[in-house]
Amino acid sequence: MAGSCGAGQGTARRGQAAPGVSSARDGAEGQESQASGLPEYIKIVEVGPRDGLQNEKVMVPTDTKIELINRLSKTGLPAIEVTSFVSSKWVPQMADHKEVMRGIERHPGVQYHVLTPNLKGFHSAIAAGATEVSVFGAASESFSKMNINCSIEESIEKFEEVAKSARNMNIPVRGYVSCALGCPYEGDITPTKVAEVSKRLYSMGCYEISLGDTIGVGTPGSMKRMLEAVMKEVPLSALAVHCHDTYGQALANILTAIQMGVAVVDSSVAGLGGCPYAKGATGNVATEDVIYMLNGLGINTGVNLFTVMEAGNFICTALNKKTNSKVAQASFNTGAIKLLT
Ligand SMILES: CC(C)(COP(=O)([O-])OP(=O)([O-])OC[C@H]1O[C@@H](n2cnc3c(N)ncnc32)[C@H](O)[C@@H]1OP(=O)([O-])[O-])[C@@H](O)C(=O)NCCC(=O)NCCSC(=O)C[C@@](C)(O)CC(=O)[O-]
Repeated sequence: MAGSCGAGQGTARRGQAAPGVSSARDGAEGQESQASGLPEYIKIVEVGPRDGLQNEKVMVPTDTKIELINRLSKTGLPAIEVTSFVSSKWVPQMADHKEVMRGIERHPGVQYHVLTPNLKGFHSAIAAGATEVSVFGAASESFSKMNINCSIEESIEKFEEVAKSARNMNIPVRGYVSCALGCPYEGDITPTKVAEVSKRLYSMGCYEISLGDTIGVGTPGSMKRMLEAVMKEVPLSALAVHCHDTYGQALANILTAIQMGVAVVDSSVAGLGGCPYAKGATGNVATEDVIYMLNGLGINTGVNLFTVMEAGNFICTALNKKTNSKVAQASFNTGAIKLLT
């Protein structure tokens, strides 16, 4: 249920047996978290099939998207964002949302998320078989207007309609707050504004609030200040971070967030990504790099790094592009991949 599946959901899998965790030298399986005070389990929300692909200029064949999701489903990832039910005039790459949703194999224990900006998107998503949705707001008026063609206040009204319908259908709703560390149109965004929008999403029943550094300008300092403000309004257990790596700060920002107790991290296989309405923003932090860092910290994710790298290799080959994952680059280039298997 939107409201009741609540704050604990992000931590519900904490401590579970890790399906397919690699026997990597840094593997986290069976280890205590090495750095005291850090969460023992981090839930990774894989956003590659949606955030990673939405900005691709060339249409990615639907079968390729489905194959990517099916591969990711076998890695131990607990949540995969598969597509968005938005206007195909605004984001043509996601126009095949129904086919993707209907074509994927659902694996037990994996949550499949989709973006829905309004009731129209919500109803289409449910008709196509979605069992969990995400609304996506912003802490910047200009970005809200550019991204979903309405003010923050108007967006909240639309999200409330989605949350109400979702509640009646026992569909969990996740909420995004974009521009949490800066806006491509307005520059600095105050932590207070991020906290205010986060609180409204949480109050309407979003079980988790994902704080997006949409253009990757944040630093550990701004992440800390923003989280301190948001944590006054939303329980820590209901917070996630969603970092883009434009300025190379994503891993440092994620480490800061988990040191503060955040236990849910969004990332994208091969570091694919970018928002069509945030010019210049590069990809999300790579899932492979996040897992490598968390393995090194002795934190359990339940995800097999090697199989994520294989999925990354699959999609990069299909898109004819180089992976943005430093771990994948190093492993494939140097043959060090053997150390990870
Ligand atoms: C929200 C709208 C639809 C408003 O767009 P609008 O033009 O204001 O909508 P409208 O209500 O005036 O309707 C206009 C037309 O759109 C249709 N329409 C209306 N709603 C839908 C829908 N849900 N699905 C499909 N079609 C829809 C509607 O039926 C109508 O069709 P027409 O009569 O002209 O044929 C539009 O602005 C839009 O689709 N925006 C999507 C933008 C987007 O997907 N951005 C990327 C995701 S956000 C992101 O990447 C950030 C994030 C989440 O990753 C976190 C981070 O990094 O910060």
